[in-house]
Amino acid sequence: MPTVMPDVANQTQAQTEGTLDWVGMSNIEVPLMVAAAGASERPVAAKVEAFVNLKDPKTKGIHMSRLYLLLDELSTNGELSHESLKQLLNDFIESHKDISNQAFIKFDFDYHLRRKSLISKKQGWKAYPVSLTGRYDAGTLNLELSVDVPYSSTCPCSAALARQLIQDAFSEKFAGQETVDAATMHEWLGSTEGIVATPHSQRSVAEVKVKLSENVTDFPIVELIDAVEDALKTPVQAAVKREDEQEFARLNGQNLMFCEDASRRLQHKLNQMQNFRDFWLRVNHYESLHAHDAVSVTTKGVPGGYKA
Ligand SMILES: Nc1nc2c(ncn2[C@@H]2O[C@H](COP(=O)(O)OP(=O)(O)OP(=O)(O)O)[C@@H](O)[C@H]2O)c(=O)[nH]1
Repeated sequence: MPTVMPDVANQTQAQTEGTLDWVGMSNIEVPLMVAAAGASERPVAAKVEAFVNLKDPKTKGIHMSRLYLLLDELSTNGELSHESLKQLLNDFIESHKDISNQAFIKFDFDYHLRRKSLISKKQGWKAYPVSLTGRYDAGTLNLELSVDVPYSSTCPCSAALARQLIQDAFSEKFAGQETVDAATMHEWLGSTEGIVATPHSQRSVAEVKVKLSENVTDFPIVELIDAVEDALKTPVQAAVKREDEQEFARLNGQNLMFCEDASRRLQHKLNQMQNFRDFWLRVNHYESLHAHDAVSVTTKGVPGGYKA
């Protein structure tokens, strides 16, 4: 005879009664296929958080294995898509009839994209940290996508100060001359004596979170990353030959940015995009002038939506 095992979650009652907003598991390690708009399916190694609420104050606990096994089924026999994420949330609630009516899931993973060089058209991989979050709350489905995009920012103040030093060096070098010979000038401009100062730039990261509009049926991961990089103009590069590096220097020089400038560029871009009904963004400039960072945070400003 098989031994009957005690089932604490079902057979015992809560010592202290109370409803709970979320109960479940965090840091579940799962390989997954991800299906996103405009990209072929690709494998990712995800860390997952899976929750349901506990609406019955007397029930001892939720059934964690049921959430885990539903997620495992998606990992082994399915793919993570807009449709399957919605289904998973439904199944979480179905598997907890009578004790739960809300569900939450969050997938964190690196999403790899092939990126072209600026001029040479070489290609290389870039890994973007992505989070996909789904939540069924009082019958309403909320889907959220967030991505971190690294880029370079060159300080406009430093650029202006460097230009002034270059002008001063010019005045000193050619003092008292009415005209300067073009060839002499060309040579001087190509020397460190001429370009006597350079502005500082820094590795920067834009963290962008969006709420997906109801009409979206595929995850717009690539669209969001492209929009951020297009607005900032100086994304970190993958494969780089000298011609690419020179173009990167030109782009930095033509897109000087304080963190406020970067935030406003993104704000402007995201406000124009129909697929996102709300956004929150945080721009981090990991300063090379300071040991601290320059940061700017903003939202779309939807009533009841994201708060800074
Ligand atoms: N609810 C709950 N379960 C926990 C926790 N920590 C570990 N577990 C374990 O998660 C395991 C799975 O629970 P259930 O899903 O109820 O497992 P089960 O009774 O075999 O599955 P069902 O027959 O589907 O109910 C149990 O062995 C629990 O002890 C916790 O903090 N809360």
